[in-house]
Formats: sequence, C-alpha cells, structure tokens
Amino acid sequence: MQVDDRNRAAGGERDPKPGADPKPGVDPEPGPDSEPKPGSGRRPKAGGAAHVLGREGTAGGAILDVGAFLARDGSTGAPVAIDAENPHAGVLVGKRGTGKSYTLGVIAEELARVEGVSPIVLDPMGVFAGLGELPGGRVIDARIDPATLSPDVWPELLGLDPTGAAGSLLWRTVERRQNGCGALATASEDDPTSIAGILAEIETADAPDPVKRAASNHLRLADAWGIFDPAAPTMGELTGAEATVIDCRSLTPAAMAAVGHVIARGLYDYRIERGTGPLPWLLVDEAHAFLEGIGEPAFRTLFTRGRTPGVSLVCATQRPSALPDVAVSQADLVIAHRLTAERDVDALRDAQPAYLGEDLGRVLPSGTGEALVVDDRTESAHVVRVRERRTPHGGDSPTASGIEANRARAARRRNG
Ligand SMILES: Nc1ncnc2c1ncn2[C@@H]1O[C@H](COP(=O)(O)OP(=O)(O)OP(=O)(O)O)[C@@H](O)[C@H]1O
Repeated sequence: MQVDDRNRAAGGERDPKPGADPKPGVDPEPGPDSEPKPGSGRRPKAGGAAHVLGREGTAGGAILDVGAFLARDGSTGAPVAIDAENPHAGVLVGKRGTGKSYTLGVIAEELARVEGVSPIVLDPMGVFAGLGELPGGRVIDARIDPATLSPDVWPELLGLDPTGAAGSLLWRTVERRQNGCGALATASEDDPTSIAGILAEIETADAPDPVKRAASNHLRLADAWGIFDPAAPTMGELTGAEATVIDCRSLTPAAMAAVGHVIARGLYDYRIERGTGPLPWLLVDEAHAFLEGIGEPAFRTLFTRGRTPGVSLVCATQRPSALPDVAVSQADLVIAHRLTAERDVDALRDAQPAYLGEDLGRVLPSGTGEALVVDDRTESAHVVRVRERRTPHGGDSPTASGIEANRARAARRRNG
C-alpha cells in the first residue's frame, strides 16, 4: 500500500508514496488544476486544490472540492478534490451517522457546478431535498416507464418464479405487448406497455384461470407501488438537468430495486446508444436497498463497465458487505468513514488488499465527516475532513410530521 503521508498516514507503518511531500501541512504550490477551463460558466475553479483524487499527474480539468487533508492532531491541511473530468466508480461506506449521506451531498453539490456532467441522486430517505435549491436542481418522484423493463425481469420483479406457470405467462404477455403483437396491443386505448394493458392482455390469455389470477394479482400489487408511469422521464431528460434528486421515500424494497434497475441500466444503455450529452453521475444513498433482486445486475454492470461509455457511479452504504463483490474491488475511489462491524471492515479490506492493510479497522478515522479516501489511480490513501454542505442536509432524526408527510406521499403514489 502506498500512503500519502502529507498530513496523516492511513496505514501508519507503510511507506509514503514516492515523490510525495513528506512534510505534514499544506502543499505550498497548487498545481495546474487550479486553472479553470476557459469558457465554462459552471465549471468550478480549483481554487488552489493541492491534491486531486482519481487523477494521475497534474492534468487540468473539472474537479470537485470535497474538503481538506486531516492531520493527526485534528487540524486540516491542503484542500482535497476529486477528479470530475473522467468517469469514476466509487463506494462510500461508514456506520450510521458518520457522514455518508452528507458526503454524497457534497459530491452532488460540486457536480451540479461542473459543466458537462449531470448528477442523479437516488434518495431513499428524503435527505437530499436541499439539492433542489441549487440553480437548475430539482427533486422528482420516482417513476419508471414499464416499457423500459425487459420481459425477462418481470417475474423476478413481482416475486414470481420465471419457470412457473404464472411467471412465464407474465413474461410471455409482456414480451408480446412490447413487440406490439399482443391480441389487445393495438386495440387498447392505453399505452400498450402500461400495467393496465398487460392486465387486460392476461385476461384474454389462453391459460387456466388460477394462473391468470396469480399473475394479475401480483401485477396489481406492483401497480400499487405507484412508480409505473409511461410518461416517466427518459434518460435523456434525466441527464439534461443540472442536478436531479429522485425521491424514493416510501417505496417498497421491490420498487426500489425496480427503480435502481431502470435507472442504472437505462443510463448505461443510453450512453452506449447515444454517446453524447452530459456525463451522468449516479449517486446512490443506502445503496444496498437498490442493489437487491433485479437491481443487482444493473449496478454490477455499472461497476465493471460503466466508465467506458461515461457513466459514473458512487454507492453509499453502511453495509459494504452487502454490496456485490465487484463493487469495492472495481471502485477506483473508496471513501470510508468509520466502520466498526468486523464483516464490513473485512469486506472493504478483502476487496482492496493492495491498499488497505490488516490494521484498517484501527486507521479509519473516528470523527463525523472524516474519511479515509483510497485513490486507485494514484495508489494512495489519505485521511480527509469533508467540507460543510452549501445546501441544507436533511439527515436529521425523523419527526412525527415527517413521518406523516411520508404516509401522505405513499398514499398519493397509490392513488396515482
Ligand atoms: N462533513 C461534515 N461536516 C459537518 N457535519 C457533518 C459532516 N458530515 C456529517 N455531518 C453531520 O453528521 C450528521 C450525520 O451525517 P449523515 O446523515 O451523513 O450520516 P450517515 O452516515 O448518512 O447516517 P445514516 O446511515 O444514518 O444515514 C449530519 O446530519 C451532519 O449534521
């Protein structure tokens, strides 16, 4: 492991990175990263950032100001930034209350200021609403177009065995309708891919009544999640905004997996097909909730191949052991707040053995807002203090009125 000991070596005994400034304190000479790119209104200036994580050398380009190096005595040193010029895959971990959501919010704020990128936040707790105050920022309800779910994922999404009678009836029905060759596909006044259209098609299917009933009941239950909407924003619309928060409060676990699947897969496919427009950064809080079921393979793809077409991903979770094995091992940026559960420390260390040593549990910083950042590009690790938010952070304890608002929101979803 190579540890940049400019303020505090994460690994203690390990060698500092060759060529790194061995003196604790502020790097006196900000590199060329401090030059803003000409002609870019939103592009943040580096403002003397001494160290850019996720970027080799001193090449210029967009950066995200996230905080400052943290010294052993608790003082802060040179500014620390994250590269935003290139796509990245990151994981952000830490036990409850250590600052994961807050740090994710800092990254989103910074991305919203960068020209040519578009942050999209999956917000399961409603703590990112403050980002809607950013110029061009918006908070939208979680909605997905049923047509964007391929026929094979429907049985699993609805908890049906794809090889069982009801699961395969559903699969075949969705397939026929998406191909425009269902019996009612053209007769229905509804969008042929709507839930109502699929239900109507199942009614006319040549299948035993109990099988049709089972498929229809599961479909109606899913409809009550309130997320299916043929007019849901397209990936082009999502990536066209300065910053988008997708409000996923009150969604069931299956609905979260569906939203995660559609957004993660959709952004990847969109970039593969179009290859133009702002580069999406998908920021996912409580990521383990979205990576269940049908969500998992879509995120796995983003972790392993997302950077090639230009999709960045940052997944925050208090349970790194619940992420797919590729998540931490493929991440080129690991931001670790305090972790105490042995299995979570192990998951982190096992996936990044080259950088994180046996004493990882001991060297993770303990203060709120402090994090160990592992940078795969420069093969180094640093302890940083994350800067304060510019927009309100909504991570406060739940209040009775907040819970009531959640209930009302869930009811609105159910009633369309
Ligand atoms: N960098 C920071 N600067 C100042 N305050 C911070 C910072 N990071 C976190 N905090 C404070 O700590 C609180 C908890 O942070 P946060 O909500 O991000 O925790 P979390 O790790 O996401 O917790 P949970 O897992 O419960 O969602 C915040 O409400 C904020 O007040």
